[in-house]
Amino acid sequence: MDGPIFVIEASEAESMAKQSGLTVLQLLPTLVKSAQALARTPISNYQVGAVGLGSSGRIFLGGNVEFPGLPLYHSIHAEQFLITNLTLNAEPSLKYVAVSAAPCGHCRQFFQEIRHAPDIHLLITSDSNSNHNCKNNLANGEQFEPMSCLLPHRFGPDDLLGEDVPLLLEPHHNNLSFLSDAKLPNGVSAAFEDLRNEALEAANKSHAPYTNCPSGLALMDGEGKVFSGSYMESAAYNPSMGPVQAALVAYVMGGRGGGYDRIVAAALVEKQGAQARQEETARLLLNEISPKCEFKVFHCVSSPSPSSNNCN
Ligand SMILES: O=c1ccn([C@H]2C[C@H](O)[C@@H](CO)O2)c(=O)[nH]1
Ligand SMILES: [Zn+2]
Repeated sequence: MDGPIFVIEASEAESMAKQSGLTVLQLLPTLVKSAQALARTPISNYQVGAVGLGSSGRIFLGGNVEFPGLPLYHSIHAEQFLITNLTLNAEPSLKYVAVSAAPCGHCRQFFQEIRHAPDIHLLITSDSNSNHNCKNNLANGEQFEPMSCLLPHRFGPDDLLGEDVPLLLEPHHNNLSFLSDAKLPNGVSAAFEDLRNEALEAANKSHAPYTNCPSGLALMDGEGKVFSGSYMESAAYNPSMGPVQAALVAYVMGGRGGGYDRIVAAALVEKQGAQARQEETARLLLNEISPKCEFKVFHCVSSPSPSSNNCN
């Protein structure tokens, strides 16, 4: 296989564990260094690696990503990278996480968007000497602790949403379409047709239950390869993950280590006049990392349906 590995199939995880005389759970902390090696940290040179085990048995890896020349809030934390990796691969749930350093407050909060987040178990590999009260001694000897210990008395989706609203990792169908379904606006090249459709698809999977302003972004590299990502909101608003960041996770995972200057075009789809609008912050980030990238914004509307809400 070429390029770094971000997803390990369940059968592969089983055989890797067997070969090392470990359980799949014990394998997770042994992969943290590989996850750290995926980080792109030109500012801090501090590499964080996060490794997650989903209910499918697949293992997912993520590292932190930093963007010089921009405000720090554009950064992607390793844990957010990991969660984005899960969403891009349609993993239904996250059970265990091994991470190189203690997850920051924002990451603990971002994990809350996953149903049953308090039951996700974490192991901090730099933490072997610490003595937490609520570590569970698992049968296999590894020590994972539940998220409810890392973030007691949480603020989360339950505070704002009904139980029937889909959470992160659950299927989302936002019912968005373009205003005039047919043609691209005048002056927009045909290459953007595919790109805006990919961005619409990503917007339809976006997790934006707090503003009802979903969005999606698709990037294209010089070879015509497309990478898309969906905006993901947090109940606490600030640790939300922008659509460019999500698409950049897809690019880092599929782009074989390529620089961002290989990104030649980007399409953002969001609602016109949205209360949570991505256009300007997306432009800022793209302009800095790939100044020649052609960036276009396409507006969409919620198709009228009894359940659709209006944020226009
Ligand atoms: O929970 C955390 C805390 C920090 N970092 C990253 C962000 C930044 O790139 C670097 C220094 O804070 O470590 C993470 O990935 N996860
Ligand atoms: Zn963090």
